[in-house]
Amino acid sequence: KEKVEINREQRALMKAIVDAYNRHQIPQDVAKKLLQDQYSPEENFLLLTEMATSQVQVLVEFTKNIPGFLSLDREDQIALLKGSAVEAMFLRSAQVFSRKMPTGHTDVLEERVRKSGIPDEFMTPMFNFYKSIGELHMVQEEQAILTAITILTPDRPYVKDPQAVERLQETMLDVLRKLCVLQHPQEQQYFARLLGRLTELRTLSHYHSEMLASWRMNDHKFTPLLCEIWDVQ
Ligand SMILES: O=C1N(Cc2ccc(-c3nnn[nH]3)cc2)c2ccc(Br)cc2C12CCN(S(=O)(=O)c1cccs1)CC2
Repeated sequence: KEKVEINREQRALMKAIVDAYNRHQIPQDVAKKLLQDQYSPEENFLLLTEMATSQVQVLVEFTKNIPGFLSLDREDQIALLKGSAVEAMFLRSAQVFSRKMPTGHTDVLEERVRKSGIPDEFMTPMFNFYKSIGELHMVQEEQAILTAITILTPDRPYVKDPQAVERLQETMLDVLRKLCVLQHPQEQQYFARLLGRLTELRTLSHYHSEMLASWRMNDHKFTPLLCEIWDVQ
């Protein structure tokens, strides 16, 4: 069995990513609002929109702190952010959601999401995803690096230099692979299972664009930032 060890450079890379991941969080007042009293579906939707807007802001800050990201071509930086925004938001939402929240909080939040005008045929895969993320019991390093890997996906639309993105992503994948072996020595295929979640994320992202189309129909309002990053209106 090869001796797996994370070298000094990889440890520094991991620390930078985890610090960025933890430093940028949704302001708790936004998430707390969801826990307050009963709202109508429209009010719930507005709260989720407010939270999604805040999540995008957090995502942009996190991304800027991924080592190497800012040395990519400027237009490719935008293409990566736009191409991964939904997936990164769902991944982070699932990670936050599956974290130990004070008793009852998750159920209340789950209830709010269920009563927010999201059609059931999208709600099911969404909740299956967050349950499947929860079952993985990822440590925070794995969560942060997996999010960085999602953002550094070379085959997003309009990326001009995918090789440059691939080089960065490969560095992350190597660290994540070692981390999985060290953190989950019993589970041979843990790393493969993590990457399998990224495939599930792409499916969710397709559902999301269909939802957007239906929401636009019954004129749900989004914030300028979400319109910009989700290409709506
Ligand atoms: O809102 C969600 N939630 C609840 C949620 C998310 C994050 C935090 C949080 N707290 N602190 N940091 N993050 C709390 C509750 C959640 C949970 C699991 C999955 Br999978 C996904 C979601 C969405 C993501 C956004 N969509 S959305 O379709 O893009 C949409 C936008 C506008 C209106 S609907 C809805 C589902």
